[in-house]
Amino acid sequence: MIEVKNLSKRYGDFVAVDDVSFTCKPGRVTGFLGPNGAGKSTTMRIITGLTPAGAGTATINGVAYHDIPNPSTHVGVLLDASAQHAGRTGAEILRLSAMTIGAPLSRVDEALAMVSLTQEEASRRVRNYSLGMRQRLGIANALIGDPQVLILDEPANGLDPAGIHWMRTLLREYADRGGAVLLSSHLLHEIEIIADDLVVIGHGRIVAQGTKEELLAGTGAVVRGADRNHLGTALQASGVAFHDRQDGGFAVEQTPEVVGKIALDAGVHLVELRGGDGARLEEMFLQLTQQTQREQPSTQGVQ
Ligand SMILES: Nc1ncnc2c1ncn2[C@@H]1O[C@H](COP(=O)(O)OP(=O)(O)OP(=O)(O)O)[C@@H](O)[C@H]1O
Repeated sequence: MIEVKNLSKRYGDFVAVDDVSFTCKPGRVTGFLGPNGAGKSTTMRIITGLTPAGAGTATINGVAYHDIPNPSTHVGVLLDASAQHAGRTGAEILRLSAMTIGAPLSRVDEALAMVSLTQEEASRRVRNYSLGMRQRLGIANALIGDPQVLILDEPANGLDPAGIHWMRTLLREYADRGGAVLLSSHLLHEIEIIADDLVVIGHGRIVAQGTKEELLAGTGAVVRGADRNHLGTALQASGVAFHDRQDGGFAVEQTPEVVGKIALDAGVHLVELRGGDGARLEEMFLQLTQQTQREQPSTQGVQ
């Protein structure tokens, strides 16, 4: 389990991480989400002992990273998939890691199999790897010490949709075996697919955290009736706040239970009733992203 408590970090006058607290639990994949420059990498670097904290603490199973003996057997870390010796083969990199941490060399083939890199690919030099292959090698390297905790900075970067699906399966199985995973991303949809819990950061501060369901559901329900007008009249009569959706349904500021009861009482035939679609999280995330955007796309020269 990773525990971050009241973590802060300044660079001169600039506050990169501002009183950040969260936990990343065993059996769960925690997505650390925020736009570019939000403070994700800095937080991860503090957790892994690469950057000293200005204030606060970060521990892994109750111990600060630099106090963990042979840390790679407890925590697997991938912060930059390109930070590998380009002239070495993938297999060489994994063998060196295994030897350094005292893991059996049999772990090399196991780790390669876990990330679906073939022996032929592992025998190529890293300079000839695609970004997706580097990410897989980086994850294999993180897994080689058979750690209970994984910390991955933007691991889905460079992966195609099939690669993202593969990573989701890998991390899901890892968490189901009791592992704790912290992974960062600046893409809401990417992390939505993979994570169980979400920690959202903007300008160095946590702006939302909770389970994915809690955050994506927001409040409200989406409902569609066989007869649109009949449903609209029933909602109006009940006094709940709602608005039209483009698909012919309604977004209602009430729980699906309450909306279902309104429809039942009015004898409305429903064809769809579900929790809200996370529009609030998306809106909040877009706002954060816009605030941190340095350049707006220019339309100059476009006819
Ligand atoms: N060594 C440093 N010196 C000065 N400023 C720094 C340093 N490291 C990070 N920062 C600043 O701290 C802020 C947070 O950076 P960080 O890399 O943690 O963001 P991030 O959320 O990981 O972004 P990205 O998604 O782009 O990787 C940025 O404004 C960055 O410029």
